[in-house]
Amino acid sequence: MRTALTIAGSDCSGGAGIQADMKTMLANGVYAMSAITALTAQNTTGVTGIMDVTPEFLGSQIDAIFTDIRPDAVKIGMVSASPLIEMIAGKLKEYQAENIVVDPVMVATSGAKLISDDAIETLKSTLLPMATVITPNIPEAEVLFGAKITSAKEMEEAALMINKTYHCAVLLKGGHQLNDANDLLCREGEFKWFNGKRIDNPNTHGTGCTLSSAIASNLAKGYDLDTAVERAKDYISGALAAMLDLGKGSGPMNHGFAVTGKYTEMAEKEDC
Ligand SMILES: Nc1ncnc2c1ncn2[C@@H]1O[C@H](COP(=O)(O)OP(=O)(O)OP(=O)(O)O)[C@@H](O)[C@H]1O
Ligand SMILES: Cc1ncc(COP(=O)(O)O)c(N)n1
Repeated sequence: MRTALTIAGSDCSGGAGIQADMKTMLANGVYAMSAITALTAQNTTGVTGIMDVTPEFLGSQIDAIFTDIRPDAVKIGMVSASPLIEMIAGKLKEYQAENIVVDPVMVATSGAKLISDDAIETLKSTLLPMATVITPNIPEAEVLFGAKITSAKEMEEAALMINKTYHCAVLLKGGHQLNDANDLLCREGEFKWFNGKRIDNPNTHGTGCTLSSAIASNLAKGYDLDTAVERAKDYISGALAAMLDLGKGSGPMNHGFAVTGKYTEMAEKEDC
C-alpha cells in the first residue's frame, strides 16, 4: 500500500487540519500518517486557542515516521512559526522526501490567523522552493504575489510570478473569493485550468486541507501532477456534493462519501 504523511495542525472539530487530511488519505486509498505542528481548539464557528508543539518534538515525530514507514508523499498544512518551518525543511532535506505538497495555510475560513508574519517569510525562503506543488487560495496567493487578484487574468499573472519566484508548480484555487470551482495550475511557465462544477454548499470548512491531501494521495499512488489534481478535484466535488450539514458555522464535508461497504451500510440505510 502507498503511504502519505501530513505535517499540519490538529482541528479538534474534525473538519480541517490533520483530521481532514487523514480522512482524505484513507478515502483515497493510501496509508495515512501525521506529524502534528500544533493543537488548535476550534469548531465551525472559530478558533479559540492554538498551542504549538516544540520544533524538537516535531522533529522527533518526523524522524519516527521516516526511519520506519517512508511516506510516498508529504502534505504540509498549518505551520504557525518559523522554527517549526525550519525543522520541517531540514528533516525533509535529510530524508530526501518526494512529492511534497505545500498548502500555505494563513487564515482559517472562520477568519482566524494561523501563521505569524515572520513565518510567512521563512515559508517563502525554505519550504516553497522544495515543493512539488503549492496550493494557495486567492488571499494566500495575494500575499505571495504582493498585489490584489480580482480576475482570471490576474490569477494567471500571479501564478506565473509565484512559479518563477519560488521554483515550484502552483495550483491557484479560484475558491470562495473568485469563481469557487475553477483552479489554475502553473508549472514551468505553462498554464492549465481545471474547471470544476460549482456546488451550492455553504459548508466549506477544510476544503483547502482536503484538496491538498487528495493531491498528495494521488501523487503517492504514482499519478502525474495533472492527473493528481484532476482526481483530487473530483474527490472534493463529491465530498461537497454529499451535502453534510453539521455545526453552527461553515461546516465540514463528508470525506467518507465514497467509502461504502459492510461497516457503513447502517449509516447509508438509516441516514444516521
Ligand atoms: N462551492 C464549490 N463547489 C465546487 N468546488 C469548490 C467549491 N468551493 C471550493 N471548491 C474547490 O475546493 C478546493 C479548495 O479551494 P478553496 O479555495 O476553498 O480552498 P481554501 O480557501 O484554501 O479552503 P479553506 O481555507 O476553506 O480550507 C478548490 O479546488 C476549489 O475549486
Ligand atoms: C488546523 C487547521 N489547519 C487548517 C485550517 C484551514 O482550514 P479552513 O480555512 O477551512 O478553516 C484550519 N482551520 N485548521
